[in-house]
Amino acid sequence: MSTLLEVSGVSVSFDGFKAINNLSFQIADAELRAVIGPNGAGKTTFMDIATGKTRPDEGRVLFGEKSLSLLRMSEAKIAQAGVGRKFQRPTVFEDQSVFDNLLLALKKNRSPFSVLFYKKSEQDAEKVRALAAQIGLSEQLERHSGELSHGQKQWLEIGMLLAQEPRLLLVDEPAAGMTLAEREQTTDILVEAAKTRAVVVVEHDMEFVRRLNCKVTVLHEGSVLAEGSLDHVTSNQDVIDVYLGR
Ligand SMILES: Nc1ncnc2c1ncn2[C@@H]1O[C@H](COP(=O)(O)OP(=O)(O)OP(=O)(O)O)[C@@H](O)[C@H]1O
Repeated sequence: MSTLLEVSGVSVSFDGFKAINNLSFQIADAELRAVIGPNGAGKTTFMDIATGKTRPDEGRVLFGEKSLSLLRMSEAKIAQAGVGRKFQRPTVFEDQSVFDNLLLALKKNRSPFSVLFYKKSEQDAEKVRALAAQIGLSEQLERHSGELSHGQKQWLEIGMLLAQEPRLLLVDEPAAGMTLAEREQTTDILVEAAKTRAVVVVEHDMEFVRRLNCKVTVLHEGSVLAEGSLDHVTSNQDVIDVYLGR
């Protein structure tokens, strides 16, 4: 597997406080990675940096085989280059059907003319059905998105992001507020999605992380404290001390 995202020596301070401190780690192509760490460890700030929302004071963030510097790109350009982000709260168009939400999200030419003369093709409808199957919403395609359960809305939003065909998908606490059955289905969706792209999941729920069954990066005070399997990192004394607040 080749490297898709390379973060090296990244630091960022807010009012003199180093939220990210010489952070370095890599994500490979088609990899599922969990990022954990106590409150304030820098998980959200890392995602803000990778998506161009926050600019670090130093370091490099390189993406893809051409090693594009994400630090020189706008948020829109980074999204176009293939970095998608799922925030904690779902933001689907509640008045639109599941089908239309997915259709609107499909990656396509967004010039004013193409939008004006857009006609739904059978090919697009097929893509929407394939996405719906991927997120377990095939039976819900005609429903208004506002009628979906919290878990179903989260899956729909994941489907809308997948419709953009990102190479790297960043997902913030996908299991929050979900039932056990919904969490299990979310695991399946993320594991499947990570077969064809990199998926980075920030999550507090350790049971959920265990089910992802992937490499884990533990952040603490803006740096990597430990990395490896969940069993490996949770038996690390530094990690134990940090989680127990010692
Ligand atoms: N815009 C900002 N201005 C000032 N301080 C900030 C800003 N963004 C983050 N911080 C601080 O940087 C540190 C890292 O925050 P961050 O949100 O990245 O942590 P986190 O690991 O995502 O935490 P949580 O698990 O609680 O979401 C925290 O101490 C936070 O208060």
